Amino acid sequence: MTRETKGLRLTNTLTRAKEDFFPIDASNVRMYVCGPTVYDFAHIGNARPVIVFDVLYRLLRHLYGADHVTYVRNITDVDDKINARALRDFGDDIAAGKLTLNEAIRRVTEKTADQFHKDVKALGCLPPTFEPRATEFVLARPDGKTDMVSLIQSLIERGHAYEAAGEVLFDTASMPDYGQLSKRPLDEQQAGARVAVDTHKKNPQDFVLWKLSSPEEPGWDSPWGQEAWTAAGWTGKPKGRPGWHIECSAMSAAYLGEVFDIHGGGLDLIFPHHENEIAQSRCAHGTSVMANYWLHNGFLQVEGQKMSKSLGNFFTIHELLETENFGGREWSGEVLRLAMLMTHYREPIDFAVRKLEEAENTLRKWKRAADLAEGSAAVPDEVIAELCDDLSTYSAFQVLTQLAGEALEGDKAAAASLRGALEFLGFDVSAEVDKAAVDEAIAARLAFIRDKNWGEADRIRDELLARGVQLKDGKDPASGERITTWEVKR
Ligand SMILES: Nc1ncnc2c1ncn2[C@@H]1O[C@H](COP(=O)(O)OP(=O)(O)OP(=O)(O)O)[C@@H](O)[C@H]1O
Ligand SMILES: [Zn+2]
Repeated sequence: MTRETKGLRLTNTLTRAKEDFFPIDASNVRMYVCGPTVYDFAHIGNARPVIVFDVLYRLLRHLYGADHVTYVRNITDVDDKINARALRDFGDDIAAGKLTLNEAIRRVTEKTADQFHKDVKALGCLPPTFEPRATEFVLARPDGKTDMVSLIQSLIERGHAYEAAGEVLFDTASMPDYGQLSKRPLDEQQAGARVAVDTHKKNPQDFVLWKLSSPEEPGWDSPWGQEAWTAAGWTGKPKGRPGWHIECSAMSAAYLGEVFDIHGGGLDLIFPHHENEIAQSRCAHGTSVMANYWLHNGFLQVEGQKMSKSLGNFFTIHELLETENFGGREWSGEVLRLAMLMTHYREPIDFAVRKLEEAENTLRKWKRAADLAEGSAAVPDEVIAELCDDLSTYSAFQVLTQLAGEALEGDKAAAASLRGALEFLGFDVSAEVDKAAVDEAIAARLAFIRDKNWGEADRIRDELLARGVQLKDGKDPASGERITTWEVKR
């Protein structure tokens, strides 16, 4: 086997070291990133892994060729939090027999997934190659792709899982190097097992692969738990649903094979989620690794604390882009993207309005400089070199700032390189519209119209048109007041 490096170095959580990246197969570099649980709008903390791994995806495509990288990011659409949300939002309809719980769940997950797609598009992220949904990988599939029930079956057959009280549990004692990723000593794992020490577990750190559903809960035909089902007084065949971790083991194997290159997610996923994914995948397939490189992004924090749904200290991506809830104004997706990437992905970010303002000013300057280009050049090697050093986005941005300086002094080649770099990094160089400035101009124009100063009003309209912004005048149907909307025309 030839081990060819393209200069990419990544910090690997498995070894806690920065390592040269060698793909298993340079003609198909494979990466899996844990995606959102779709019961609520994504907050800007959730946006961080999406943006960070989008940069890595773009870099891998640059190094190995766009057709030689497979990026899988799943959607978790089976979870008890989703069930709870469906009951909260559609409880009356379910009680009235208008919707089944499963239909209500589908409404919740589809609406949330649609919003997530809109959000990440606004953040300048490329869609992953595959975006599988967990519910489609529970039972054996006609196309033979790996599914959760078959994986659990293999784990039982290989002596790594056992059935108890209607559940199937992973037997952590059956894996001598369980805990290899998080490197938590065993006694700490036990103390950290927040779940009340369930008597049916052989060891407190054993985790659920499959659990019984009640007849009302969402569930699939279950190969396990008949006894517990009948004991609960329910008739017929048992129904069950997967635990959280098994879905990623199934979907990664389905698209990337038993061993693949990169697995990513936020720091909070190291334990227990990724540890347990590794245990399941390695023990089911009999392999010594699941993925060779494990990458974890640091937290986006508010006043020193992780932004999280449970703490309630969060702003959704949607809120930031479409409302004035954060800092009293709307922000563009690419300003958020840049603000996020100004900090190295492994470091914490303390999120504040000031960060967004700084990003906005920088982006404005870069774009003004890039506008001087007569075309677009390839992304400069210096930018790639910085990104190859464990995704040093901040250093890459210093190269962009230097190019911008040169471009503003009349260097056309620098302007073209800058434009190429911005395009590569996912910033939209073609449509620079400062929303706040447009709104201000429209308000000024309406004031001129009220004063019947048609000349000034037309001047503003033409000026905006020259910047690619076309105004449309109309009347508000309710109040009859004059309103102006706008769109970008190029
Ligand atoms: N504050 C944060 N900063 C960076 N990444 C985060 C942050 N919060 C969540 N993530 C990452 O976002 C992804 C999706 O997270 P997930 O759907 O598990 O919900 P969550 O937002 O972490 O839940 P909660 O906020 O209640 O802790 C994961 O990769 C996770 O590591
Ligand atoms: Zn996962």
